[in-house]
Amino acid sequence: MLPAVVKLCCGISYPHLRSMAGLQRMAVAVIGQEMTHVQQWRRTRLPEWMDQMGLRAGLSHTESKTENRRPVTLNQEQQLFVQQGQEAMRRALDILEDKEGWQTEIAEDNGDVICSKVMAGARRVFRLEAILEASAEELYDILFVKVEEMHLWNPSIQHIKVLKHVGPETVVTHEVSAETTGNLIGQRDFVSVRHSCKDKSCIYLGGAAIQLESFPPQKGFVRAEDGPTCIIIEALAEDSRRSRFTWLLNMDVKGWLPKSIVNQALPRAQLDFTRHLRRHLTAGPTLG
Ligand SMILES: CC(C)CCC[C@@H](C)[C@H]1CC[C@H]2[C@@H]3CC=C4C[C@@H](O)CC[C@]4(C)[C@H]3CC[C@]12C
Repeated sequence: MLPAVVKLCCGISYPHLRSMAGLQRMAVAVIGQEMTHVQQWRRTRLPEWMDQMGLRAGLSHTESKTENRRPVTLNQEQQLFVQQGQEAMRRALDILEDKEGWQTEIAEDNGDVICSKVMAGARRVFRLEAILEASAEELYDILFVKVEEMHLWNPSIQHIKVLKHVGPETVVTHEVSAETTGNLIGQRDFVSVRHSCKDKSCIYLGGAAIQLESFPPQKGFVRAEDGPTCIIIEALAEDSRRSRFTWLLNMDVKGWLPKSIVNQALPRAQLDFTRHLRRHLTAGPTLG
C-alpha cells in the first residue's frame, strides 16, 4: 500500500521533479532509497507465504498483488483453514516454549531425546529432539511438499492424501496409520490442516485435527485427533547440511485404551518415525 502511494505521488510530481536541482533532488533520492529498504525489510523479515496470501499486516489479499506475482485469492472456507493452521502452530509453539514441567522419557545412545509433559485435561504430550543429517529445505521437501509419499519410506503410515491445497503453505490431509505388529493402539485415521512457514534458518510445520463435513469418520476406522502439533526444523549454525528436529506429538488416539499403553506407544511411534526418516535420508533421492 505504502509503496503504491509513493509511486502515485511520484507520478503526480514528476514534471516538478524534472526541474529540481541540488539538495531537493538529493532529498527525493533519499526518500526513494528508504522506500527500497522498507520493501526489502518486508521481503526478508516476513515470511513469503504471508506476502503471497496477503496476510501481512494491514493488507487484504487483493492488495498484495505485485506486478510479477499472481495474487492468491482465498474463499471464506480457505481463509478459515489458513487461520486454523496458524492457530494450531501458535498453540503448539506455546507448549514448546513453556520450559516448565518436562520430564525425560527416553534418551537414546544416538542423542535423540524424548521428554513429556502433562497438559491441562491430563493429556500427555511428547517432545522429540534429534539432529538429522539433512538441510532444513531437504526435510521440508520430504515432510511437507512430498507428504503424500510418506508411506513409501515410513511403514507406520498406510496412506496420506492431500484433500485440499489451500494456498502455497497450507494443506488439508487425510492420514491413515498402518496396522503394524508393534502398534499396540491399532489403526487410526486423521483429518488435519497442515500449515508451514519459514523464518530465517527455521522451518515450522504445524497442524491440528479439523472436522470436514465432506470427509466424516469412515466405517471401520477410529478417527483420532492430531494436534495442535508442530515440527521445528532448524539448520545448525555450524553446519547447515544438518538440522535440529523438534517434534511435539500431541495426539488424542480416541477409542478405549489404558493411558499407560497410549503413553508408551506414542514416544515409540516418534522413535520409529525418526528411524525411518533417517533411513530414507541415507537412501538418498532415489526413493523420491
Ligand atoms: C500410535 C499411532 C496411533 C500412530 C502412529 C503413526 C503416527 C506417528 C503418524 C500418523 C500420521 C503421521 C503424520 C502425518 C502427516 C504429517 C505432516 C508432515 O508435514 C509432518 C509429519 C506428520 C505430522 C506425520 C507425523 C507422524 C504421524 C502422526
